[in-house]
Amino acid sequence: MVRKAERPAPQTPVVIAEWLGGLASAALTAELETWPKPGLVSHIDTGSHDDMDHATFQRSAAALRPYFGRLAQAGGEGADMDRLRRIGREAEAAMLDATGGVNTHRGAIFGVGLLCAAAGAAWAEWRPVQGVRPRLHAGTLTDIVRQRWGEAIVSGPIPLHSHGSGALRRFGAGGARMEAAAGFPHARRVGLPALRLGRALAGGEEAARVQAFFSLLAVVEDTNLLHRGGAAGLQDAREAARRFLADGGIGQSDWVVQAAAVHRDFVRRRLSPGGCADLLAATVFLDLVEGGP
Ligand SMILES: CC(C)(COP(=O)(O)OP(=O)(O)OC[C@H]1O[C@@H](n2cnc3c(N)ncnc32)[C@H](O)[C@@H]1O)[C@@H](O)C(=O)NCCC(=O)NCCS
Ligand SMILES: Nc1ncnc2c1ncn2[C@@H]1O[C@H](COP(=O)(O)OP(=O)(O)OP(=O)(O)O)[C@@H](O)[C@H]1O
Repeated sequence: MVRKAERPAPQTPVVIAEWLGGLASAALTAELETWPKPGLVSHIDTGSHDDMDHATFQRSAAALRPYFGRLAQAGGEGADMDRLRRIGREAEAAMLDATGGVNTHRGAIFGVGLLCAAAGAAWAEWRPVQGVRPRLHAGTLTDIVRQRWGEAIVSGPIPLHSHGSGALRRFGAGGARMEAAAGFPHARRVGLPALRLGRALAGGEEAARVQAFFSLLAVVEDTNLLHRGGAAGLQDAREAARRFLADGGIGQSDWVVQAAAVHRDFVRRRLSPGGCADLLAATVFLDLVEGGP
């Protein structure tokens, strides 16, 4: 078997962009195929949602792949935030086309899309040494997003009527924009270490993603939770995640039972931490880019 790190270097910007687009789409699929993820859609059930299921998300992830590739290529060409936004909006239109008008991946297009652009930018600056591609590091990508596009993200247009802008007005929550502008601190410093701890604790990839998901849920100010459950919904969700982690997370012999109980409670209350889902996808993308399994 050929290990990822030993694969021959993809050389042209188009091949690199296609490779990164594939990783981004795979990260969305890995996020989807993680259960229990409280309140969210997965291959097992539709959580707190009536208008989308596993197939809707699969169609969306497949349709987005070329747009992630285009974002990577644009990043490699030194694109500014206006150019990335235009591609991001085209991607949103393709998502709505693929899902019959359902918003499956709006936040993920934004977060994972910016990380793709950063990966393209990092790659464009590095030259292969003796035909071997250099490794991309998570911290390099998150720093590029913050340094190159952070200011434009903060000062850029804010939709008047989105759930996120409502959460900003009512609760002062920065949501997806602040997470990106700050260089994805939660994906990098919470999600990624938790994913790797999860691998050490249980070994299985899906279980490791559950550990990463609950670790994100315990700390992220998720504007989807604020939108559906208000401040109490956000606080209760964080507390449930903290209890699961304090009890040992996926290190517990009955962790699936415990995590499924939290999932059922979220579904009963119609809570849905979509921002944490997006940050799990961003975490998986960073891990894949670094050459994880
Ligand atoms: C910034 C975006 C996400 C819109 O944000 P807004 O909060 O106003 O809208 P909305 O509520 O519809 O979506 C927010 C989504 O972010 C995710 N989210 C919520 N909280 C968080 C958080 N703390 N951290 C990360 N993501 C979060 C959720 O999935 C949520 O659905 C984005 O859709 C946008 O502006 N797109 C325009 C195109 C663009 O700029 N693209 C950039 C290049 S890809
Ligand atoms: N696996 C997932 N399951 C459910 N939502 C996800 C998942 N992954 C990401 N999300 C995010 O959650 C968002 C959906 O959240 P939410 O249901 O609050 O928004 P909505 O459907 O636009 O509005 P409403 O709350 O009125 O139904 C999606 O846009 C997506 O970004």
